Amino acid sequence: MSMNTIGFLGAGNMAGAIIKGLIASGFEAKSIWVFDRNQDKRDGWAALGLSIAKNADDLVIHSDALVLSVKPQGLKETCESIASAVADHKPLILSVVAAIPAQSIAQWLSASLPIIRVMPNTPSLVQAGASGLFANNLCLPEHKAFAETVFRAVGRISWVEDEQLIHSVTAAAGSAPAYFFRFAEAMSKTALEQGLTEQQARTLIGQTMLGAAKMILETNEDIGQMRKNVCSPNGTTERAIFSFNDDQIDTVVNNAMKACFDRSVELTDLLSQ
Ligand SMILES: NC(=O)C1=CN([C@@H]2O[C@H](COP(=O)(O)OP(=O)(O)OC[C@H]3O[C@@H](n4cnc5c(N)ncnc54)[C@H](O)[C@@H]3O)[C@@H](O)[C@H]2O)C=CC1
Ligand SMILES: O=C(O)[C@@H]1CCC=N1
Repeated sequence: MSMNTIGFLGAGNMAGAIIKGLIASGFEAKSIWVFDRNQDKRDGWAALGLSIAKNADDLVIHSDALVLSVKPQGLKETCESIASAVADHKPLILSVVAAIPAQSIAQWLSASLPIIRVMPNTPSLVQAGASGLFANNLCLPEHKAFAETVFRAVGRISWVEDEQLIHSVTAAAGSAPAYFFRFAEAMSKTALEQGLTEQQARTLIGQTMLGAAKMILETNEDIGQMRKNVCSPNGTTERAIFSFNDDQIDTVVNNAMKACFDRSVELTDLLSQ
């Protein structure tokens, strides 16, 4: 099995982040194929040197691995439209689509195929993505190795053995950049009120998030201990943390992650038939 080309069916925000991350990490643009039904998007990708398929079937024919990257609501129709090209060409199927089980994809493609579900996130754009992966039982080690090559090129990966855990990956990583952007938006607003300029706030807050993230990933220190190390007794940080605790930060975060998880389960129930 040789894996030389990768195709993206639907090249919007998420596929775009992966594609740009892959190019930045040295993947040859011409080996990346895309088909998006939006002409402007196709033109934009062509300008970056990617190979543009004439239509979805043409994409399948040119792809050793095919990434399904349309919205969950459109996946059934999309899969059914490419079923015969997939049956003929048999690309490795990688799906980044939230909530849709591998079994539904196989059924809509009318085929028993190796399918890898991936829940990536948009920091893949800057090669700092986090992707959870699940392989169905038809995947061989070389299929998993190929998926690892792609998603390691744009960040860190973690395999899950139980497909249900993709819901948890969605709550902890796929959707999670938005939580941190939301937190940064709130911090920036206050920093401006406290006299910093927008650019100063962006630099200081962004770098602080990056620094805290690097400490989590690159040291073995307990996260709670790292938080305590910032808090001088009766100092400034302690007051901020007391304020978060008084405002029930654990409940706020728990509610948000549960809402995310529950919506993922709900979408599965609504869309997987
Ligand atoms: N945006 C994110 O942060 C993440 C998104 N995902 C998943 O990625 C998938 C795509 O999401 P986004 O990129 O955010 O959406 P998007 O709307 O930005 O991109 C979807 C693209 O698919 C194209 N498209 C739709 N139907 C098509 C068809 N039949 N043939 C060709 N192109 C078609 C659209 O024109 C659009 O450009 C979703 O299933 C989502 O659950 C997963 C993880 C993170
Ligand atoms: O919001 C969504 O449904 C998609 C899936 C994970 C991130 N974005």
